[in-house]
Amino acid sequence: LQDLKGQKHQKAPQIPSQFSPGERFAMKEALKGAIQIPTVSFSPENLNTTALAQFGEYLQTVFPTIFKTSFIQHEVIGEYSHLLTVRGSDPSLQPYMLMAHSDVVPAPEEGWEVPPFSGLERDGFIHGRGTVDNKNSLMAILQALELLLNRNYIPRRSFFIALGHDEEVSGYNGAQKISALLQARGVKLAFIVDEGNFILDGFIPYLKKPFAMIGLSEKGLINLRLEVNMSPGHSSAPPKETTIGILAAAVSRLEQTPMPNMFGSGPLKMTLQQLAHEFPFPANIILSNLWLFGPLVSRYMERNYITNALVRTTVALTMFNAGVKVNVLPSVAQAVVNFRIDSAQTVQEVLDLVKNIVADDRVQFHVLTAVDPLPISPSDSQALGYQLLRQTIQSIFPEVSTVVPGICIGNTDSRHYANLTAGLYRFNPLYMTPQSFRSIHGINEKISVQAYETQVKFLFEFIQNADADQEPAPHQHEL
Ligand SMILES: CC/C=C\C/C=C\C/C=C\C/C=C\C/C=C\C/C=C\CCC(=O)O
Ligand SMILES: N[C@@H](Cc1ccccc1)C(=O)O
Ligand SMILES: [Zn+2]
Ligand SMILES: [Zn+2]
Repeated sequence: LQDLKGQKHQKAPQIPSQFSPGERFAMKEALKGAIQIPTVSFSPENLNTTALAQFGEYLQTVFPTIFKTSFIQHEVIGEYSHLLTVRGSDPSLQPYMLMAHSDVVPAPEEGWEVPPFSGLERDGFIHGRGTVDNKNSLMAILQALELLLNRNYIPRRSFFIALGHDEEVSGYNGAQKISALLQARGVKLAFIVDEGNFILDGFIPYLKKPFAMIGLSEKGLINLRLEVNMSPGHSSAPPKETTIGILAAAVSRLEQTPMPNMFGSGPLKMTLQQLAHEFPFPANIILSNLWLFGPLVSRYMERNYITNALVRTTVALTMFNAGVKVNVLPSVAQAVVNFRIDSAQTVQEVLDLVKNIVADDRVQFHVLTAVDPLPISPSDSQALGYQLLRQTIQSIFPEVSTVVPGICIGNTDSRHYANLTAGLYRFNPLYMTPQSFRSIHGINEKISVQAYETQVKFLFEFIQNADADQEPAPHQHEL
């Protein structure tokens, strides 16, 4: 607390987030270069390690100031992940962490307007895998810091930058190792900001204005392998049912039987209540009185596949394998089902439901991955991370009328850091439309040059806001 006494500190960013034409050119070129390195994660065992190594080198060439600044420590963790420790001038302030990941999902060229690893600029957009998930964040964090350092900015509050390299396939070698290292060092964080939610535009028909949604939690996850075994044999005299038929029927039952609608619990209620006043009559009244209209709203949300994902555990059949030859009865059929668990359920509850739906002893289950839903981070007036995000959103995106808490339907590396802080926030300062949403892990992923510059601006201000005196004063913590 002492640091706040007798000293005059800034309340708002001191260095304006304005960049010269040369800086703006360099920042977009740096992003293009990052996209051109195909840092693809195929599976936990199969990453493009050559590209990941090259990516590490690349960062040091495009952000030279960061890597030669005396108060910034750089460590490589798990061979390809990076941890930067930026030592602030005021050790009494609890540090925070900014996160992003360098790996991307595969991108076969079919369907792309522009080759996915070209990083080409067309019509004001930079195209390619990773432009939204998540090299934009990674590059923007470092770019903002580089620009601040070039203006001789010295942070007051220490912070970490954690850049994972295997987020798309678990984060066990990147984020989890960084987390363990920081825990061993006794680090506790005020909050973390990672990828996840966005400024949402056009997702809700009645809402004309975009709103920012900060993810306070994320859904849980199960990757479940289903397997059926039988003796192989000649296809000319088949039994009544084969491994393929039994398994296909089982996964079809899973697909056809929705998990229970859990509307009414968790952050979704907060989202709707805080968004209610943005809606025209009568939706505003309906959303302000969920005690009465909850069932109506919950049924409405089921109708669209994105809002459906906010009200229940989802079931996605993602892999199916069987058969070796046209005339051989397959002895093994395997499928993988990917569940994203609603905040109000647990792994065990979902597995019990699954067994009841499949209801066939010939189907064996093998849990490949299981993660319970994450706790809900605070969003009250004392929640430093949430308030800093809100403040910076309002400054950089004045046209965004509302900032609301919400849930992240995907999983992020931030889940590995729950041991270091209760404040995990998932937010990308970027506009997202239903169409651009489909480009994530899909085709034609792209970011406008202007949106990327804005993301750099956002981080440039955010880092300074984290150093400003807070109003109202947040809780002070022991380091
Ligand atoms: C009324 C309810 C409020 C809003 C409804 C509209 C849509 C909001 C829901 C989801 C869209 C936003 C987030 C994108 C989801 C997934 C990406 C998250 C993590 C990515 C992790 C990764 O793959 O690397
Ligand atoms: N982030 C990716 C990959 C992932 C899945 C599950 C756990 C961790 C990471 C997703 O949500 O699809
Ligand atoms: Zn992803
Ligand atoms: Zn991601």
